Amino acid sequence: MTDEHAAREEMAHLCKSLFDRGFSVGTAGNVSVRLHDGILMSPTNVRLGDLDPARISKLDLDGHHVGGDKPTKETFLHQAFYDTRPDAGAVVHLHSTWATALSCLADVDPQDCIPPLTPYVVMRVGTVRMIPYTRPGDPKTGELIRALRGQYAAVLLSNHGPVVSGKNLFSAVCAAEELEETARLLIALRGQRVNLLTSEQVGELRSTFGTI
Ligand SMILES: O=C(O)[C@@H](O)C(=O)COP(=O)(O)O
Ligand SMILES: [Zn+2]
Repeated sequence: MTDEHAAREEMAHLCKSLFDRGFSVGTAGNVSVRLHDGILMSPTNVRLGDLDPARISKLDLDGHHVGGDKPTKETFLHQAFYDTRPDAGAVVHLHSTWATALSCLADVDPQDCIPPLTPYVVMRVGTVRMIPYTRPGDPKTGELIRALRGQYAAVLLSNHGPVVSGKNLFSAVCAAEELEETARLLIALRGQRVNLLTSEQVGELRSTFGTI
């Protein structure tokens, strides 16, 4: 488990990096990190570029707010990932442009909304499920993620944006960036005949690099 002081510093640093590179604008998005005695979450209505390490919200193991500013309204969504994916050490939710565009398209396969276009998205993100639309902050979002029983490291919230988990914050951030770039490729390639990786090629990647 991550040391809390270091986790707060890293969270502020990586969230600023996401913000500075346009992966989050305004106060969109929220990020969390699992500790041995609870979860750190970005406060609600704060720009990811402006996180103060000392004011990052802390929830205890029962989900009670025990420190820092009022947490994101999406606490349920983050907790659902931690409860169903024991190896998850961090969760990143963004409104990054291309993944959010994909979440608004009518003809995306909800069972596999980021098909295997390149090896890296298979290795870093895995299969991505689309979650039906819910109001931001609705506890129902957590129930929908729990219903997936931890099978997916990443989901797209319909008409809203991506949520990506990782074994630590750095890998969750990298996976969120990879998902965004793949969504961009998918939209750039719409209307073109595309060669996806075959199931044999995906299987080779999974057996060589492991599943997400
Ligand atoms: O879309 C929303 O409203 C939230 O999912 C979000 O991205 C920002 O909400 P807070 O984390 O409560 O600021
Ligand atoms: Zn959101």
